Amino acid sequence: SRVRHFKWEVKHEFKSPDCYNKLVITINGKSPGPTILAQQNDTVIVELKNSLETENVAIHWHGIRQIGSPWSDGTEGITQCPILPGDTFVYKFVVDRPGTYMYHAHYGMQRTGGLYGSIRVALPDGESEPFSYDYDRSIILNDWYHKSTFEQAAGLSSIPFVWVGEPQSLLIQGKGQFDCSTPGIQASLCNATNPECSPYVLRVIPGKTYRLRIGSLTALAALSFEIEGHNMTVVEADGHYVEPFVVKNLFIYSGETYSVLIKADQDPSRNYWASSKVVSRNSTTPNGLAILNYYPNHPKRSPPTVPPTGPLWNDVEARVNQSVKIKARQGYILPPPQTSDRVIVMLNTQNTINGHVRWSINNVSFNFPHTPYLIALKQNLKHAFNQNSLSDGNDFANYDIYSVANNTNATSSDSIYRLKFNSTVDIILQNANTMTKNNSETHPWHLHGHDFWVMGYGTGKFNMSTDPKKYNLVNPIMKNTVAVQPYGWTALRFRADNPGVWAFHCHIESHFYMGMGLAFEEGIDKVGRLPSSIMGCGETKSLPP
Ligand SMILES: O=C1O[C@H]([C@@H](O)CO)C(O)=C1O
Repeated sequence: SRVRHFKWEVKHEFKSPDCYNKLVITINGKSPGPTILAQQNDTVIVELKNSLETENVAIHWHGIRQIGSPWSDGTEGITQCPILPGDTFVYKFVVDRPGTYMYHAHYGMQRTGGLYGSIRVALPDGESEPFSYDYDRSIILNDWYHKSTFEQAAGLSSIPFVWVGEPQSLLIQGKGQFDCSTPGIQASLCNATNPECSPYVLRVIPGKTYRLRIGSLTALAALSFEIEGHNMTVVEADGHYVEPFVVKNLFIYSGETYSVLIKADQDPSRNYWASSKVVSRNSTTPNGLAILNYYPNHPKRSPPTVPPTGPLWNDVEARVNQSVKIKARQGYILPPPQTSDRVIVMLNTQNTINGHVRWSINNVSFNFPHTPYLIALKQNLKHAFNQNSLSDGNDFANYDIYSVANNTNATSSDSIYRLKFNSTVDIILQNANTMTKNNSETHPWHLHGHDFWVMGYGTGKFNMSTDPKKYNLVNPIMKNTVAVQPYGWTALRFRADNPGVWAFHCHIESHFYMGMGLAFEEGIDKVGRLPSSIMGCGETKSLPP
């Protein structure tokens, strides 16, 4: 194994990813930032200089478990103090498993500003994947807003509440095409011929097979991705091999990654559209477009066809069908523990708390602490956060998930869950109606520091006595992000075997900002000496040097 050393500078720059000029957060001048290429068991070192002038930053390595390095998880408020403007912070971690991962900002709503990129971990030399392909490519799907992250965040925490709304465009590997002739758009800020917003081109050689690694880091949208005339064989999800299955369009939620195999076996005399479309919300955002370019056709030549329109936005069944097809690949199955030690039901609701619109779990909306939990717990700073434990949600059975509830007893708190080290924990994500009548939304939940087994999905209210009997105990896929569908439930299981403090949250940027998340502590006594570089905020300022 090797050490992969990166030097990054994070900055604000004016860019036009979708033809509309706005401030973008770049790494070494780029958004998406540089791809991290490494091999299993390599050590990645990222020396990050914050040149944002007046703004803090932190970067999360999404899907990397950070075994033995919980202080490198990059979650501001949970594992570290933010990196101040002008400071350089060193992230150091081992990429212990091959697969497709991502990185992105984890401070405020900064991810939405463009600070993100791909991590690709290859097998060690001499080992091979259980499928074959000629070329390997990575793309990240995103949605894009023209308002600054500050305006969005301020609106979400204002009275009256100002919702971020639907994104202005969809990006494929950092490129989208907003319609500059939209009424009210200042001509000097939008240029349809700017090369920064020409569609992303995926060039293929006829007859070859491509492994396309697709990640989603949308702020809001769940997506369907497809390539005109080409089926995709799904072979990997969140770094785990999948029993291969074929799709025409891939549903992908924010925080997920997939590898698909695509064979360039269509008429080679033309190009084809690739497109992303918002599903799960009745969105006004136009589809994102990219070009699958058959060499040697000109990469900018528009395909002669109308781009695919994509599936219906509200076909929940089609999405669940894909989710349940995802099983661990034979020969690579790590079976889950057959029983669990603790079941936590997490009822997801939307509430108002002191006039603010918030999201809550079991009636508690997450408030970020001023002292990161990892430091507070390790250094025994008992006053740094509310020491009461969060609830295991056993009383959810009395809650009507189909009605607009006022949830008058909802509160905000920075309490956490403390898990017994090495115990097996089941989480039941239970969805419910929002504050809008007949509305329940899709939420992609992401767990830091672990992969979990996806035990099952269901519609309606989870039944404690009958539903666990339907769990897949044989070959459930392991993932780090999973969706809970409208009015549905999703059950997952994990081993609390990674010493540290780990965030678990909805990956919709505004939802996490509005309190839809929490933290787990496990094995804090086994965490090694904390680097002083993660300190400097809240009560850590009073620690002896
Ligand atoms: O958090 C959200 O708020 C709005 C809406 O529920 C209230 O305006 C919406 O669609 C969300 O996902």
